[in-house]
Amino acid sequence: MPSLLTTHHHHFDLHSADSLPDSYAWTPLDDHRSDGQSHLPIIDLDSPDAVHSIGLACLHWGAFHVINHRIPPDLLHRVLSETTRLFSLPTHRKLLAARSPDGVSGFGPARISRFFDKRFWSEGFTIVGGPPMDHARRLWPDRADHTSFCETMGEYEKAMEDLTGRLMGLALASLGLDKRDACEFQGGLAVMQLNSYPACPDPGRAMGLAAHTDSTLLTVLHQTTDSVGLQVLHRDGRWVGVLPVPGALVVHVGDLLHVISNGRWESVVHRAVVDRDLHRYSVAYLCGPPSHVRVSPASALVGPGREAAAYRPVMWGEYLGLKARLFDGALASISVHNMQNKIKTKNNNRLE
Ligand SMILES: O=C(O)CCC(=O)C(=O)O
Ligand SMILES: [Fe+2]
Repeated sequence: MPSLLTTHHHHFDLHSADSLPDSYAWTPLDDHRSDGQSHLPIIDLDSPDAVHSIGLACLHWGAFHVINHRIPPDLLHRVLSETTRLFSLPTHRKLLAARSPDGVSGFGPARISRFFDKRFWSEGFTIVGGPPMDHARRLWPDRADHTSFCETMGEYEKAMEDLTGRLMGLALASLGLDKRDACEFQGGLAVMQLNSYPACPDPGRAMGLAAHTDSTLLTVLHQTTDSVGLQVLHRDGRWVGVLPVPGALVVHVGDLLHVISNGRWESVVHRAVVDRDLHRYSVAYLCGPPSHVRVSPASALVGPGREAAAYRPVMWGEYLGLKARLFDGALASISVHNMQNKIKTKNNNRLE
């Protein structure tokens, strides 16, 4: 179990390290190697087969690349250059926008790091509910510098809202739902996670971001494409390094889409590894439902004469709370099967 002592990391400057401190050295070492590199399925959003191919990609991989997504190349470029500009600030300046101990937005280690004894070779900056004006002003007192960051992130967020709406429509259609059902999930709180993985003197023993699933419906990942950093766990148990496709975006099935699919699609387990020479950046747009929406297995899939619902309904806020407490046990905690077994055990105990 992780020790609570690791919750409050004091800051160590990854950029100046010439060897790996013990607190960053992960074991077992060879678990790091991926069993190969591969392209994820590439979905052309303009193709008439998009619904069908998204369904197959979700079933077999839980992740895919999208092309013809209509996000302007210039915007994609600016998002990564603003991200680079942010993480290139000196540490003392970044700490002016540090995440507060129980807060979400701001600069700090990945939130899942508290579940692990070893530290991650990465830095993160989380943006919640619109451009982070206050933080940006502290990072860049100069007006032109903070407005260009906020405007770019705001523009990207809008573009992502639109893209994830279209992706949800296609994904739900491939589950046999009406595309209009996707509307219910639109307009949720936007969360963007900017990640920086500096070059690392001992990449074979370091971990950029440990294995996890996203607590989202879908996640759209935009990344620098000169190194392979993202790895996904294939259903056959192999870790696969995802070869970047220039111009494409990576889409992950999150835990909530797993619930909607009644467990048909797994939320993809993924992690990020680091490189000896290349500094990698990624921007994850975490797409969740509006806070009042109860997420449950799709009515087209479950009910009398069809499958039994595998999960109870859950709202995003509640699920995030479960994830924060139980981490990779969160999905199991809303599984109907597990709940029924618990009730049975309770009743049996009572009879004894
Ligand atoms: O940087 C990556 O490749 C993965 C990032 C990620 O998984 C996340 O932010 O949830
Ligand atoms: Fe993730």
